[in-house]
Amino acid sequence: MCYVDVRDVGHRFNGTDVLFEHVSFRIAAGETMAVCGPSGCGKSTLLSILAGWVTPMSGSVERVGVKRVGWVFQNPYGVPERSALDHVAFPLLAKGMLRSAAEREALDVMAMFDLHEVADRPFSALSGGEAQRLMLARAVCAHPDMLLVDEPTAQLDTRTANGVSHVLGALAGQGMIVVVATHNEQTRDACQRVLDLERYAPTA
Ligand SMILES: Nc1ncnc2c1ncn2[C@@H]1O[C@H](COP(=O)(O)OP(=O)(O)OP(=O)(O)O)[C@@H](O)[C@H]1O
Repeated sequence: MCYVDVRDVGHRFNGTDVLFEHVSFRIAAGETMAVCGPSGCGKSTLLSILAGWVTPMSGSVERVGVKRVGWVFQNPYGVPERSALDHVAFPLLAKGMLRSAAEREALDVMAMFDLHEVADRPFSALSGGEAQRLMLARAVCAHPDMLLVDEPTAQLDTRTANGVSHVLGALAGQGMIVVVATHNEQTRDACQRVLDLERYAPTA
């Protein structure tokens, strides 16, 4: 069994006000959750706490069976002259997989995100939306137990955003924990659970 148990978590950074407090939930493998709320309310911070990169000021986070955490940042980054396929195959090559097998698996994952046609294109020639989906494909190729995604649909049109939301749901269906920080209503509606972080802001 793979789950994360968040109990009465609150956080503020040195020099900031308390962002949120008394956040409690449990999310298990197979579930998708959207973390919503206005800019600056602490969505990315909560994702960092789930990953274990930031220790919360109060409360506790228990990760059970979560060995690998995948993270997709808000802004895509890559090596400009390397191909899209190279970026996705990299985590598999780094694990020692043969190039032919790594590229086959990478192409399968790229197809899930509608990226197969840009596989040979250098990173610098991808559109913003393609680069964003490439980051998702690369994270998925590392087979994380928990996938944390910051604004996956910021640069996507409605149809593509719907496609990405659908794939995230399918990944959860394969046994991943998927948590998405988002402003996007459609992405939120595509998740099984919604955490509105604004409700956990301290009352003045
Ligand atoms: N390492 C840090 N040190 C100090 N303050 C930080 C740090 N990281 C984030 N903050 C501050 O904490 C607040 C919450 O930031 P966070 O990125 O979690 O918000 P967010 O809800 O994800 O915002 P957005 O929707 O704009 O991405 C912001 O005011 C930010 O400047």
